[in-house]
Amino acid sequence: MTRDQAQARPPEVLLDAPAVRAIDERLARAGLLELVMEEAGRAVAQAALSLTAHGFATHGRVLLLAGGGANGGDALVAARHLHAAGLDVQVLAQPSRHPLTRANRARLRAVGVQPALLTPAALGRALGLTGPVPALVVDGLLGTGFRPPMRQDLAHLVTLLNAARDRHALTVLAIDLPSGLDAASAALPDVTVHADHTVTLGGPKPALVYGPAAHAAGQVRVAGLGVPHAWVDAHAVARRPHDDTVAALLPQRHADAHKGDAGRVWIVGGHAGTVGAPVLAGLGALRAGAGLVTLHSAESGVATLAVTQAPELMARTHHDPGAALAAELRAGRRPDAVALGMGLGPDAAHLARQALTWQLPTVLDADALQPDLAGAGHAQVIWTPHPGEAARLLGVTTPDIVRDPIAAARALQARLGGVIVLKGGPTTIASDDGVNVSRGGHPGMASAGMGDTLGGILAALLAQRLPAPQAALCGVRLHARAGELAGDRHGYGLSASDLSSELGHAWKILTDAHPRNLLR
Ligand SMILES: NC(=O)C1=CN([C@@H]2O[C@H](COP(=O)(O)OP(=O)(O)OC[C@H]3O[C@@H](n4cnc5c(N)ncnc54)[C@H](O)[C@@H]3O)[C@@H](O)[C@H]2O)[C@H](O)CC1
Repeated sequence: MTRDQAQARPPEVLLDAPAVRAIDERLARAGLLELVMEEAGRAVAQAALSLTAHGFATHGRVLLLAGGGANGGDALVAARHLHAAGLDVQVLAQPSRHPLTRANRARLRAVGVQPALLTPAALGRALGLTGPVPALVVDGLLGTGFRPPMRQDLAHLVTLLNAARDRHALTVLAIDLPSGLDAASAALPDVTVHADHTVTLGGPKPALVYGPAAHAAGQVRVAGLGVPHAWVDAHAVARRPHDDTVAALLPQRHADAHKGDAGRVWIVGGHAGTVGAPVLAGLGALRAGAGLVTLHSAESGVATLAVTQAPELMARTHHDPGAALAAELRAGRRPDAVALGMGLGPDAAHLARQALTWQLPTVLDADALQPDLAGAGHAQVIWTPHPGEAARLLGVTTPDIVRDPIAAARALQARLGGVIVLKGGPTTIASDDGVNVSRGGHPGMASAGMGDTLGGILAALLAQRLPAPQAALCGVRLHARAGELAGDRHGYGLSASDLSSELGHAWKILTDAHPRNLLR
């Protein structure tokens, strides 16, 4: 690890149910589990208080729903803190055999709050069917211990809650994750609590960052719980690096920089009808700092378009791109990185196989992403599938990929090696270093050409000597940050060109906000 990396904050981690169980066991062995539940309940109470302070729930009763497990225990602790803060709390609880949950029920009684049994009738009354509605409902029914499908009695309660939320515009705050979500899955089950806010404990669950499950969570805040980072990190299913980590990895350039040192990129792509793809990749590469970008294509329309769109791009048309590029290499004209596949069409598989023998840092995209390339890659290859391409590579369906992008990215990495950039909102990056999930982005980025631009950015960073895992982290975050800036400027619908033109600004914002060594 470099000094710059050492200065960065530890990344946020993503936790699934087995991870939470393993951490709990470690906490229990250390005699800390009870303290951590107290911390969790306090964090939930804090969030509830801040909601009331911000006017979401300005007055009235806070209704807390406690299930039988530790999630319910968190709700009971929260109820005690809210009662201590002077709020009017009402608690409906399921019976529990969990020792800490039972202990916290007793503590709640000891301070004068008597939980009532959670039944459909009690819930209906508490939700305002026959009286005033609560100002805030806290969902502590099910957390990471939930095993789908949901039992019928509980499903009935969740349906009642959702209906009341819709009818009375109730504010719902979920503990750890909305009840009914499977922590590891991006799927949104039919019966799930729909929350406006979620306080997630120890680290976000995959269900809270990937859609459509994440749509049920509302605004998510993370409560750290004071568990040692190393304990949490050891069990994490993925990391979500902060921007200071990314900024510390970005290449730096000195004032005497020369275009020949700034990275030479070849973009190999384009076919009749898709001549724009390599041009967009070229623009991305230029804006991400590549010194010299050359487009290579069998389709002459690529060069024509490049001249009008960006005269800074060099473009060459080859009758046989494979033979022409091999001749370039034999003549000693080696690029620092290659991006191949953007709009390339049927030649892509054969050219990709050839490019992999060059042992150059390489980005493979679109038509170049073929299952029979498994085993032909190397450590400096970045594969950039979207879910449909990932499904083709793994021989599964697109919904299989979308349901669990972390597992999909891992499986792709095991099969193909190098680095996988599984595109989406968010993008999932898998390498030998583990899995990272990107931050940020903008819904307007769901438009044609965004992936081509990303391919160009990644190639530019590889050409500037970033190892593939770091190039992937930086490139994906730069792309997302530029998308955010383009969203600020253009609003809803974004084009890849809008995004490219924000890349320099995105880079500057990331590095200005996180200066890494002022003495350098
Ligand atoms: N390290 C941490 O992050 C901590 C998290 N905490 C909280 O603990 C829960 C997980 O607690 P656990 O007891 O394992 O499970 P749950 O409370 O989520 O659920 C158990 C509860 O649910 C019932 N149940 C399970 N499946 C179903 C089903 N299909 N239908 C109906 N009911 C079901 C089961 O019978 C139990 O009663 C985590 O989310 C955090 O909130 C700790 O507080 C501190 C450390």
